[in-house]
Amino acid sequence: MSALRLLADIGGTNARFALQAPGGGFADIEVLACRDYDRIDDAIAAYLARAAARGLPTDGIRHAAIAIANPVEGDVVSMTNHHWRFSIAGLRDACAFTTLLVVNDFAALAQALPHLGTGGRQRIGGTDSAAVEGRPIGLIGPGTGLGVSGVVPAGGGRWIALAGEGGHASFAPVDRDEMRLLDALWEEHGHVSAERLLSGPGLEAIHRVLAGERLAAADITARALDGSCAACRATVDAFCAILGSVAGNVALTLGATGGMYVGGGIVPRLGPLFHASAFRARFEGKGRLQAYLARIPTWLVTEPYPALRGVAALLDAATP
Ligand SMILES: Nc1ncnc2c1ncn2[C@@H]1O[C@H](COP(=O)(O)OP(=O)(O)OP(=O)(O)O)[C@@H](O)[C@H]1O
Repeated sequence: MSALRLLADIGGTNARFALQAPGGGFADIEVLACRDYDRIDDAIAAYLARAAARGLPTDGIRHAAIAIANPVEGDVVSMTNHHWRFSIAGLRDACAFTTLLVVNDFAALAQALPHLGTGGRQRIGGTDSAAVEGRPIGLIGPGTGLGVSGVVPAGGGRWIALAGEGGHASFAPVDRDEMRLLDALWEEHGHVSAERLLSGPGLEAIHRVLAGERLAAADITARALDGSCAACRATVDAFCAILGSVAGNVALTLGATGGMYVGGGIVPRLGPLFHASAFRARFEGKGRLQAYLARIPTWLVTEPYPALRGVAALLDAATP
């Protein structure tokens, strides 16, 4: 029987795995590409086999927790941005776990936020001291999709994470260029959610509309960063500005005076372009509520595996 616990954070592109001794640090973090596996069971088995080959005692793991990028309601989990679909009870039995916790990835990430020290985040605007203790904290994160969540205080130092699907709320343009974006995406999708712009595919869609060119998200960012493509820079600037507006909407909706975090895999890859962007100005740019938002600090999550920390905390609470 292994004392280790299996933790996973599964997005539409990457599946991050770790093993953890109860109350201890993470061992053997590994990132697998979801597309390399037909089923989630296969990815888990591959990770555990590799960990065992590295000498970790993976036989008889009893407790596991998975954060995953889709709504988790009931027993059947069907990923929005990838084809994996599974029954939680079926997976638990197939892997012979006693406990298998499956939660929304952004709810798991949100759970980690109140515990992120200054080493796990970088401030983008406002002041740290303006964050009001014991008030809701918001979260937005573009990756394969757009995660939106937050935590609300539950008393006694406990926090309740929100498992919403705010990335699918409708996109609202704020100027004529963004009207053009909306117009073009309407043609493609009918309903245009914020995620249609604030995600890897969203970055590519913005570039397609603004520059009339099909380019992969990573190439757009690389060319914007090295200064070789003005249109790529304009795409990244538009992306960051829209992210600021949508983050401001989330902060207003939650009353997130405890602060607002930006997570997900894309923004850390934008480096100095994000810091130089209109993100913060657009976060605050809400007319009569400008002064309210100006007081709310915005932070970029820099801790490398925050959702694993959150899911470990949830597993602590769920297991004896
Ligand atoms: N350098 C880059 N610049 C911008 N976008 C990038 C870059 N590299 C990868 N991406 C995009 O980032 C997305 C993957 O994001 P992330 O690393 O957060 O994965 P994920 O956790 O699987 O996503 P999610 O949890 O949202 O489903 C892909 O859409 C990819 O196109």
